[in-house]
Amino acid sequence: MWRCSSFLSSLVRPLNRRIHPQLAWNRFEFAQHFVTTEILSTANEGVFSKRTSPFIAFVLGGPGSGKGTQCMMIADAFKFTHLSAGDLLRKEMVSDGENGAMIRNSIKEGKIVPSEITIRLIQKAIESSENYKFLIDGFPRSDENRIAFERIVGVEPDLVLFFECPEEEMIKRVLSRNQGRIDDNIETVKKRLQVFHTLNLPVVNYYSRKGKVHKINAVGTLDEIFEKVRPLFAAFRMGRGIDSEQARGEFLSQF
Ligand SMILES: Nc1ncnc2c1ncn2[C@@H]1O[C@H](COP(=O)(O)OP(=O)(O)OP(=O)(O)O)[C@@H](O)[C@H]1O
Ligand SMILES: O=c1ccn([C@@H]2O[C@H](COP(=O)(O)O)[C@@H](O)[C@H]2O)c(=O)[nH]1
Ligand SMILES: [Mg+2]
Repeated sequence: MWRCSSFLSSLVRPLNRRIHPQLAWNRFEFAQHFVTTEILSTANEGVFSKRTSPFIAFVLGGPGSGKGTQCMMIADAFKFTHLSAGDLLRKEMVSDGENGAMIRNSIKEGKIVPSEITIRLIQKAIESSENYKFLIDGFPRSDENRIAFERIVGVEPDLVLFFECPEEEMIKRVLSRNQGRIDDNIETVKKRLQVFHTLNLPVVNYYSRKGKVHKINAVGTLDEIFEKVRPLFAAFRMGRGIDSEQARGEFLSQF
């Protein structure tokens, strides 16, 4: 399991990964970079201040664009651990913790929960996982979220998926989701769409400039969309043994 000595108190420099000068996405040398991530100084130790770091894909898109649905399919096909920031917050909301009421109110209003709360939940989930490949669904929601994640956790995503979907389609899907979510109503959806445009999209633009974003047209059947997603992950798998016992063993042996 992953261990973290002092989480919020430790300010961590982003890991200085050796990134091949090709397009970040087409890094078939993923596994190599995966095992050559440099060690941070002990003084800056944080959860990922290990000799290696996990493979992280951020999965972004507007409300109802299909992030969660596709993440489940990717996780199943490629053995990723799916961490939905929204699901983690909803669990925390009903857990009787001190932030429950605030989280409920933020979700109801379509507002973004303070970064340190969401990051703590994501980090805890990563730490308690034996896996080393994570889909982080619905996070970061703002540049502030992104910067806090990079500072606290100390890693950047290896890849960012962005599900692009017309607004009318997103609204239709959310309103027919029928899972009892307190934000699946037209008032909240309108607010969430506003937040999506003003705060979420700048994150996508930031990672686009870094060549990490893979935009997927999210209109179509689940299988049609998954067929557009599949090659991205298959490429990593075909690379230098992302899924080999050796790569996994080398990774886990660091802990
Ligand atoms: N390609 C699709 N076509 C039609 N319906 C879809 C498609 N993908 C997902 N859905 C449905 O749309 C609804 C929203 O999907 P999902 O929960 O995956 O979206 P999301 O991006 O995770 O949304 P949120 O940000 O609100 O959590 C669900 O009821 C899901 O079954
Ligand atoms: O990083 C995050 C993720 C989510 N939220 C809040 O939760 C709701 C629902 O999120 P979904 O990803 O759509 O399940 C979102 O509108 C925010 O209020 C957050 O604050 N930070
Ligand atoms: Mg979702």
